[in-house]
Amino acid sequence: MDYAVEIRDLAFRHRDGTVALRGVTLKIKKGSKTAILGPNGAGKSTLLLHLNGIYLPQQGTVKILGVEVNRKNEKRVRKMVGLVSQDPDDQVFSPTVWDDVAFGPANFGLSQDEIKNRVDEALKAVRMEEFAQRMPFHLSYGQRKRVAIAGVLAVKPEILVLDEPHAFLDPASKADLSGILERENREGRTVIVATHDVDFAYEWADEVVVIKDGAVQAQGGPEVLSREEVINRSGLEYPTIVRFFQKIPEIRLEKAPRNIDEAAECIRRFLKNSSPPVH
Ligand SMILES: Nc1ncnc2c1ncn2[C@@H]1O[C@H](COP(=O)(O)OP(=O)(O)OP(=O)(O)O)[C@@H](O)[C@H]1O
Repeated sequence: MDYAVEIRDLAFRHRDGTVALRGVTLKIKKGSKTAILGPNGAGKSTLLLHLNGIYLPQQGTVKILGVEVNRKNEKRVRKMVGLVSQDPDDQVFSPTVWDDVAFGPANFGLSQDEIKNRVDEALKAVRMEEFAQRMPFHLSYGQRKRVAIAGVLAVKPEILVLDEPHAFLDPASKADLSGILERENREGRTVIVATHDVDFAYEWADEVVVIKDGAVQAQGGPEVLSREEVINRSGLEYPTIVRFFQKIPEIRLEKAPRNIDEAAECIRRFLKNSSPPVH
């Protein structure tokens, strides 16, 4: 099995003494769609900042596609892992949107033509092409968030890591983002998303990691989010579809539906089997 990320016994204390991670051991499969969930302050952002070497391990190890994250490998790791921070203002700082998205590709020494292609493509993906010459400072928060996502897409990293990408996006932009993540994954990229959106995680992810108090509470397929002990222990809530079917136990599910189309199909089958025969 090839792993995009291998973390062993990772512990991290912030400068003010706050312990954010305590002995995290975790493997994320190459090519997977992984959702990381957990309550506020669980350690999700601190963990993600270790994946591209913004934080270096104080204890334990982090490996990206077999390469250990340390000072010596920093540049290599940054090229492999594109991180979209929770706050776009950590990332968006150039005089124009276009320059901002071009920053990553230019930094990796691509030709002017290639940079232009990548920037145009990435701005189109997040529907910000009309804003190319605007100052990021004058954009709305959600628009800056889309620019930050474009900046990482333009680098075409092997692993995409997004911290709370849905926050502050309008419904259309959320749908666009789901499409982008799907496409990036289809093109072979590992996609890792930290989110509070259990419905998104349940429907989208093929791997779910639940963390709380700086430690991994559970990892597995999305069905992890329908397990009572995981939900109770981690302070999460069940996905809406799970809650819905919990209320109608008479519908016996062979396979848990992951989205509304599958849910509708379960109900249709149930109605068909339970309706009286027509004479
Ligand atoms: N720069 C920092 N300095 C000090 N403490 C920090 C810093 N960043 C985070 N922390 C603390 O580390 C712990 C983990 O925070 P982190 O931001 O990683 O959690 P999170 O799971 O991403 O939370 P949220 O869902 O609220 O974004 C929290 O107790 C937080 O207060």
